[in-house]
Amino acid sequence: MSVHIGAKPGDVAETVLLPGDPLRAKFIADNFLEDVTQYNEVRGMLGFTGTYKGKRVSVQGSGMGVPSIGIYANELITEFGAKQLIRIGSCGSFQENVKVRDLVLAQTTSTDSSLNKRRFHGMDFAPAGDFGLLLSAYNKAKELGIDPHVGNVLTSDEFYHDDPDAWKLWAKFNVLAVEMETTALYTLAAKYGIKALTILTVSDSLVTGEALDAESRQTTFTNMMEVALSLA
Ligand SMILES: O=P(O)(O)O[C@H]1O[C@H](CO)[C@@H](O)[C@H]1O
Ligand SMILES: O=c1cc[nH]c(=O)[nH]1
Repeated sequence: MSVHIGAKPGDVAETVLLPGDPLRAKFIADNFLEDVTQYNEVRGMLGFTGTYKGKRVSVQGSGMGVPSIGIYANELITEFGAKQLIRIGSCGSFQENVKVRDLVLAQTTSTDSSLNKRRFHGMDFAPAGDFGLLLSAYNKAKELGIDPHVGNVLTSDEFYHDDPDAWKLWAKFNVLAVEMETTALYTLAAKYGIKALTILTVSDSLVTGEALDAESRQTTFTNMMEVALSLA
């Protein structure tokens, strides 16, 4: 058991899906996995391992924001031998053509988080998703009849900004959407030499003001779940 994950060695699969919401993890375990065991409930951050089409896969809530996913990614990699971390999250669209419920594959990230500025002594690191996972996710989405958006997403430290127009600068530079974890995930994947990809479903549009309710964010992003599970 690590500090935040109450599992034994071998309880966690090499491929781990990481939704921010632990109840989205439970939804996936209940609806997509077979032979499921729950290996974690420390801090209510539920973690499950089961099989999907015969392949072993885990689903672990990551919590919200860079510090939280940093804790789970570090422990999954260094204490439980995770080799592929696939974040499955919600996001807010910055672009008119990126609509609510669309799929976004995060090729790379921008950020307003200061963590990497500190880590790289004021210099810029460019966090990128694994190309093989990105290509497989893209092809799987196409097979399901989905046309995913692929590009740059913003990892932000803030959900509620003081300046309601702050997002427009990123939008002007073709950043597709905002979420709160991927910069940390891709940076840790690079540090430890493992593979990572973030797949997002648009839950909000900063362009139109649309927003899905909490229940929809928890249980209805099944296309994203299916694409992510196909990567196991
Ligand atoms: O739906 P999840 O995976 O939590 O992702 C997004 O939703 C949360 C904010 O509501 C942040 O964690 C953000 O990144
Ligand atoms: O607007 C949004 C929606 C989901 N996640 C975010 O971080 N922002």
